[in-house]
This record gives sequence, structure tokens and C-alpha cells, in this order.
Amino acid sequence: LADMSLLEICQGYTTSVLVVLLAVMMIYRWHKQKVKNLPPGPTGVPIFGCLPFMDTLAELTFTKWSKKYGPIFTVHLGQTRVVVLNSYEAIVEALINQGDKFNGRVHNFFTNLSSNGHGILFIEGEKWRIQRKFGTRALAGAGVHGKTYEQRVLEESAHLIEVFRSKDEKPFNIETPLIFAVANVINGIIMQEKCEEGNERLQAYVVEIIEGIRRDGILYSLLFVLPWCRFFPFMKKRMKSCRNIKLASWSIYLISEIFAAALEQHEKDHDAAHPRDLVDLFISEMQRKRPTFEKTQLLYFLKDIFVAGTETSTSTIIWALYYLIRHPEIQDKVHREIDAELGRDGKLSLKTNLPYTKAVLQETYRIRTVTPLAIPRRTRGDVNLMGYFIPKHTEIISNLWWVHNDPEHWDEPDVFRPERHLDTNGNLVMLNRVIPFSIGPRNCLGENLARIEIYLFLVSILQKFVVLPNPDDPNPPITLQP
Ligand code: HEM
Repeated sequence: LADMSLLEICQGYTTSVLVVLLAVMMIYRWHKQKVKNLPPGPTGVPIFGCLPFMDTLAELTFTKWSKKYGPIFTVHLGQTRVVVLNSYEAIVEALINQGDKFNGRVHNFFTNLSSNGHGILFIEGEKWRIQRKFGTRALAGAGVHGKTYEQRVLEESAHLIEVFRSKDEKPFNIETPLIFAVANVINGIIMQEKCEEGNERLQAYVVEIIEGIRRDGILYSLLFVLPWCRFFPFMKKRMKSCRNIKLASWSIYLISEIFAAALEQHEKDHDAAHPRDLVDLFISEMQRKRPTFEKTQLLYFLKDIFVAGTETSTSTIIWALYYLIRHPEIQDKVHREIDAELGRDGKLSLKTNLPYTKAVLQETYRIRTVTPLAIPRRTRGDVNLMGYFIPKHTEIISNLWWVHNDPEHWDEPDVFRPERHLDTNGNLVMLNRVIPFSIGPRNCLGENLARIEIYLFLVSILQKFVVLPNPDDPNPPITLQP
């Protein structure tokens, strides 16, 4: 003490008093937030809530808590109150039976950063309703003079097969050519741009989407639940490096560079009587001066569709191939089915009858839920759900992973077994409990496209090739990524 100046001592006391005050305020807020008949749940600690008690795979922790507190429970993630729906019945009751009350989206630092109130993923209310209706029509190609999903995917798969052939049966990573093919299908539907030689800017963007999601996923989750941690020096540093390549890219650079260039070109040769794609349809709506149809909204809409649709579909195809490599007997059955129905050179179409191969895909959707917790929603008003009260603006998380892995409904859920999805005559059965695209009026906008492209890409590959493990690394450790 003798060495400390009076000023230093005062500073020390002030800091301690501030910390105590802050803690008291947090505890007061905590108590004030207590709502009667809210679903029960674990008690957390001030500021961080239940975060310190969570596994990196939140779906596993939620499942553990659900065993104690039931299928609907409340947790605090940081200071945000979240209600977790941890059973198929609870998810159906909320997202379908009371779908209009549960169709909001969370607003926080992260969602504002990536949406700015535009796009489709993070908007809500009347703007979402109008844009969702438009998106459903536009993605289905209503009124567009163009190709069907089927034609687009088959064209891209023919090219993909050529790329694979050029590898001369040497081991290679299929991820990059596959994501280019998937991106080209979406691009054709929304704006006609192609990921091909000469379009390095678009190629770099597409690769960045996949790599960025994997590299910065933890950063995003942290910003989602503890937005204030962006003020800490280590986060500032991390975000700065991220900002150059990612956050700013998604929100500003790429929007202005790629999508804005496409918009400008479309505006030049726009013909309302002959729309070619989603951008043309959107421009027609802008010309009619329909509310919510304006340029910035379009640019964010394109970005959202692109981000939501590329990594998810690519990962699902790679997971399916992964399980076929791990289970040669299943791959053999798939080959035999394709050979019998199509042969090596037969023309594949959506009508080709391949129930076993479709069952392999259903099993992949189940065992590798690429969006295990869907995308968080929030309630649009006060709601009653299965005897509990949930106040307006509560964040809602649906644990899709558990729906796909609940041993009460799935015998040996860890085992990859396509036969679960077949009846005794070998016909495909689409089980209600396989919901990778979520359910209700705000489910995945691209479900139809995703199902078509994942199926056709997979069959195209397996019609021509046997997939084998890399001989230099035949048993790579399983990670969260394919
Ligand atoms: C395997 C592939 C895919 C999976 C597993 C998947 C899954 C999901 C899930 C779980 C949601 C959240 C739904 C909810 O809030 O309940 C979602 C939303 C969305 N997905 Fe997908 N998705 C896939 C592919 C695609 C594709 C190909 C597109 C675009 C063409 C797409 C576009 C969207 C959009 C725009 C939303 C937001 C919808 C809204 O908020 O109204 N997705 N997706």
C-alpha cells in the first residue's frame, strides 16, 4: 500500500464498486425478467447465462437439459432468454400449428450486421411475408422463360463428370468442383452468372462462403450470443482480419461488386415480357413500385439465397458420399439399382425410379443434420405453448438434430441404415420425423431445389463412378465437416 499513490487506490475502489454495481444490476434484471409459467430450465450465471455449461455442440447440451427439464425449456445464452424446442411434437406445435406466431427472426448485433434489415434470412413481419411470397414464386421459376431445375442440374452434372474424369482416377478433393456446380445452379436461377474459368471473382466468393463459414463459425456464434465481446481487444483483432475478407465482403464488397454488377447488366437489357431469372422478376416489381422492392433489398436477398443454398447442399452431397465410402456394401446396392434402372449411359431424370438411392439420401439428411438447430426464430407476440407461457420477442431454437436422433423413434440412431426409409416392398417412405429443412410457413425456402439438386448430382456421380477412400488417408478422423 505504501507504494501506491492515493489516485491508484481510488481507482481500485472505483473499479470494485462498479463491478459490484454491475453484478447487482444483472441479478436485478435477471429476477425482473422472470415470467410466470415460463418453461423451466437450468439456472445460469449473471452476464453469461448458461453459456459456461455448454458443450461446443449445443444440440448435445440441449438434449441433456431436455432430459431434466422436458421437451420445452428455457435457457439464458448470454443475456438472451431462449426457449428450446427439443421434441418433434413441440416443434410441430410451434412451427406448424402456431406457425404465424413463431415466424419472427432474432435481431441482434450479428443479424443486423449481415442483413441491415434486408434480404430474407433475418427479416420479419410484412416485409418478410411479401419477400417470401416473391421468393417462392421466383425460385419455382413462375413466369420465367428459362430452364427447369432438372435441366439446370443435369447440365451442371455433365460438366462435373468431365471435371472428375480429367483427374484420371487419382485421388482428389471433390469439394471445390462440387460447390462450383451447386453455385451455378443457383446462379442460373437468380442471375445467370457462372462460376467458370474467367470469372475468378465469383469463384473466389463461392470458395470463401464455404471456407468462411468453417473458419469463422465460432466467431459468428460468439457475436450472436455475446455481442458486446466485439469490444474486447482479442475480438477486435479477430474481427478486423475477418472484416477484410468476410463480414464486410458479405455485406458490402460482394454486394456492390458481384450482385450489383449483375443488377446493372439486368437493368440494361431487362424485358418485362421475357424475364430470365429472379433478378428480372424483381426489377419488374421495382418498376411497378411495389412496397419493399428496392435495390438494396434485392442485393441482400441474392446474398442470402446464395449463402443459404451453397454450403448446405454441397455438404449434404459430400456426407452422402462419405457414408457410401464407409459402407461399400451400401454403395454396391446403389450401383446395382442405378445399373438396373439406367445403365451406365441411360438418361437420368427426376422420374427415374431409384427408391434405395433416395433412402440413402433420407438417411444422410437424418444422420448428418447440416443445420442441427435450424435458424433461430423469435415469437411475434405472447404465446401459450403446450401449457407454458412464452412472452413476445423470445428467441426460439428447434433442436432438429434430436428429432433425427431420438432413440425412442430411431432404432440405433448412430447407425447409417437406409432401410429405415423403405417399406417391406422396397418402396420409399418419407417419414415425418426427417425434417432437415425445418417445417411450417417459415421453413427452408430452397427445400424443393435442394432436394432435386442433391439427388440428381449424387446419382449422376454414382452412375459413372465408384467412390473410394483416399489410399494415403483411408480413415480420416470424423469432424463436423465432410
Ligand atoms: C441440404 C440443403 C439445405 C438445408 C438442410 C437447409 C436448411 C434450412 C433450414 C433448417 C432453414 C431454417 C428454416 C426455419 O427457420 O425453420 C433454412 C432457411 C432457408 N433456406 Fe435452406 N437449406 C438447404 C438448402 C437451401 C437452398 C438450396 C436454398 C436456396 C436456393 C436455401 C434457402 C433458404 C432460405 C432463403 C432460408 C430462409 C427462409 C426464411 O427465413 O423465410 N436453402 N434452410
